[in-house]
Amino acid sequence: MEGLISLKSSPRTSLSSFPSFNQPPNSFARRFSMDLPLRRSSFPAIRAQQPVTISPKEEDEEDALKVKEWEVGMFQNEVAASQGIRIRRRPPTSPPLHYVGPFEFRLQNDGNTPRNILEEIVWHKDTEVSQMKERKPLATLKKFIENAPLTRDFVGALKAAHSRTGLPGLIAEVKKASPSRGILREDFDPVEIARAYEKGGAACLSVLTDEKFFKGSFENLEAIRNAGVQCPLLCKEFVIDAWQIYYARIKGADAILLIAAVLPDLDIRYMVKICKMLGLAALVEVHDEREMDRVLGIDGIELIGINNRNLETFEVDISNTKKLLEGEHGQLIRQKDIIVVGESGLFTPDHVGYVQEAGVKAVLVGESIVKQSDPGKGITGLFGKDISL
Ligand SMILES: O=P(O)(O)OC[C@@H](O)[C@@H](O)c1c[nH]c2ccccc12
Repeated sequence: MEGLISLKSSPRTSLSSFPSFNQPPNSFARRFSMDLPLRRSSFPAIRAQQPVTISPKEEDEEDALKVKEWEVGMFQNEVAASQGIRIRRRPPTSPPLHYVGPFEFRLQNDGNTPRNILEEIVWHKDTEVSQMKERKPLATLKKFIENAPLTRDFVGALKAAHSRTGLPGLIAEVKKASPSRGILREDFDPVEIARAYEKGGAACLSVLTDEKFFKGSFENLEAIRNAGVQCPLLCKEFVIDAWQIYYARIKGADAILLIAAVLPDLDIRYMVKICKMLGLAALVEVHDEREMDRVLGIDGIELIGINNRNLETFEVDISNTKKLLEGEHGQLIRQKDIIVVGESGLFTPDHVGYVQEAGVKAVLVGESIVKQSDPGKGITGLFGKDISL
C-alpha cells in the first residue's frame, strides 16, 4: 500500500508495509537514508525539523535501547501470530528516527492503523498501562497487597448458586456502555446497581474498569467493594501486563478476566500463576475453537468463559457456547472439572436454558439486566423466576 510520509516529532514510526519493515533497524536505516533525498521531493508533506543535539554516547545508548524495544515488540507479535492470535500487542514500530538524519516521519498504512476495535483497545491499553506503571510501580503495589483484606471465593460462589437454584450461577455486570451498544444506562450509579444485583440473587458481580471504551473505572470497583456488597467481584479489564493484576487486587477484585484472543499461551500460564498467588480467580475467555484448544492445554485453569460476542466484529451468536462445548472439548472440560461461563447476548429464560443445556454452570450478563429500571427485577426477568430465594 502506498504510504503518506509526514514528519512528526514523535519517536514512533510505523512501517509494516514498507519493504524493509522486517529487517532489523540498522539495515532499514541504511536503505532509508539512501532513499530519503529522492523521496523527499515527491512527498510535499515532509517538513524538516531542527535536529535535537545529543552527545554521541547518549545517542548510541538511546539507539541501542530503541532497537531492543523494536526487536522485542516484533518478537511478541510474531509469537502471538504463531498461536493464531490476530491481535497485535502494539503498533509495529519502526527503527529510531535519527537514523535518517534530522528528519522524523510517519508512514500511514496498515501497520499503524488498528485492524479492529479489540486491537484498538489493546494498543490504547498499552500506553495507558505504561503511564500507570510509572506512577505506581509494582514494588509499591506489592506493599499495599501485604495489608489488603483477603479475597472472596469467586468460583465457590458460582458453584453454590448453581447447586442452590439448579440454574447457572449469575455474574451480573455493572456496565455503563460498550463500543458496540453505546450508552446502556444514563443514570448510572454503580453502587446502587451492584446492590440491586446482589438483592436480585446474583452470585458474583463483574465490574468494567476500562474507561475509554466502556466508561468504567477502578473507582467503581473500589466503591462497590467498600459499600459492603458481599458478592465476589470480577475486574473486567483488558489485561496485557501482570501489573494490572496486582492493581486489580488492590482495588478490591476477587477475580480477573484474561482474554485468550489477546494473550499468548505463556502469558496466560504466567498470569494464572500470579492470580493464584494473589488469591484471585482467573476467568479465561475464549471465542473460538482454536482458543479453546489452547486454553485447555494450560494447567490450573478453573474457569473458562465462552464469549458469544466476537470482539473483532461485534457479532453475537449464542450458539457459539454450544459449538465450543461439543465433542472432545466438552469431555475434557468435564474431566478437568472446569466451570464454564456463557458470556454475552443473553436476554431471556430461553437463552439461559439453551446455554445451560449446552453445559455451562454460570452466565455473565450485562446489557439485558443493566438496562432495566430495577436491575434486580431484570434478573428475575432473565431467569423467568425469582432466584434470590
Ligand atoms: O452485555 P452482554 O451482552 O450481556 O455481555 C456481558 C459480557 O459478556 C460482555 O460485557 C463481555 C464479555 N467479554 C468481554 C470482554 C471485554 C469487555 C466486555 C466483555
